[in-house]
Amino acid sequence: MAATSNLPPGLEGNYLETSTGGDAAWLPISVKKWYTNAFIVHEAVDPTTPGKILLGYKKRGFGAHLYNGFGGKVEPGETPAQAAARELKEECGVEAPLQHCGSLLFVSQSGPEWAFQIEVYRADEYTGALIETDEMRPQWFSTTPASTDAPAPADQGEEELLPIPYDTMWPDDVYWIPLLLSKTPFIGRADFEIDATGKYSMKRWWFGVPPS
Ligand SMILES: Nc1nc2c([nH]c(=O)n2[C@H]2C[C@H](O)[C@@H](COP(=O)(O)OP(=O)(O)OP(=O)(O)O)O2)c(=O)[nH]1
Repeated sequence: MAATSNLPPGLEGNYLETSTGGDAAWLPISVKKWYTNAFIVHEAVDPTTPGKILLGYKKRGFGAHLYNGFGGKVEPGETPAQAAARELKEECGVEAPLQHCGSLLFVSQSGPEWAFQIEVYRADEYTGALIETDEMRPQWFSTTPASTDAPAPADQGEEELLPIPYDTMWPDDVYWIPLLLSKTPFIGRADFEIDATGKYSMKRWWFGVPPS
């Protein structure tokens, strides 16, 4: 990992670059709005009990038809941590000891006129019963890369989980979900262009972690 002095505008601190790409100029940021995104991750116990991550299939609204963590806007008077807990409960019915693990800044050309500041949380456990809501359909995915030789859970009489569906997630997620899984704090920025069909594609991105 390279030490960096080229943090994108809007990010601050001492971070080492983990991934970067695109050659568009960084878009200007006028206003930021705060959002949250929360994930439940069960660590692998052994080769027959692989790790898994809870995602939700977003049924409506912004990011519809993509899998994501659970989250939304930070409401006036709330801290991001309070908003993350509220959104998790509203969207899939559970409570969890969420820990802050990352901060992301997303800017889009010809989309919302504000930049999205997203505080990302993770918990190892949850309480309550998972439910499908009007907004999200929760589903567990395996955190074991599909290419390993680990025995499939189905062989052990367990529910077979699919790998994380990056093709049906926001295009930046593949750069920071692995950091979330390894409990490595992260920051990042991605700038998007939106085509006539409403599809977001990344024009420039940067992700980094604190020096170890
Ligand atoms: N993983 C990922 N999540 C993103 C990206 N961009 C982005 O807005 N999100 C998340 C942040 C929020 O969790 C969610 C957007 O919030 P939302 O529009 O669902 O907010 P909300 O629930 O308050 O909305 P609403 O009920 O008022 O319609 O999408 C991204 O690039 N990757």
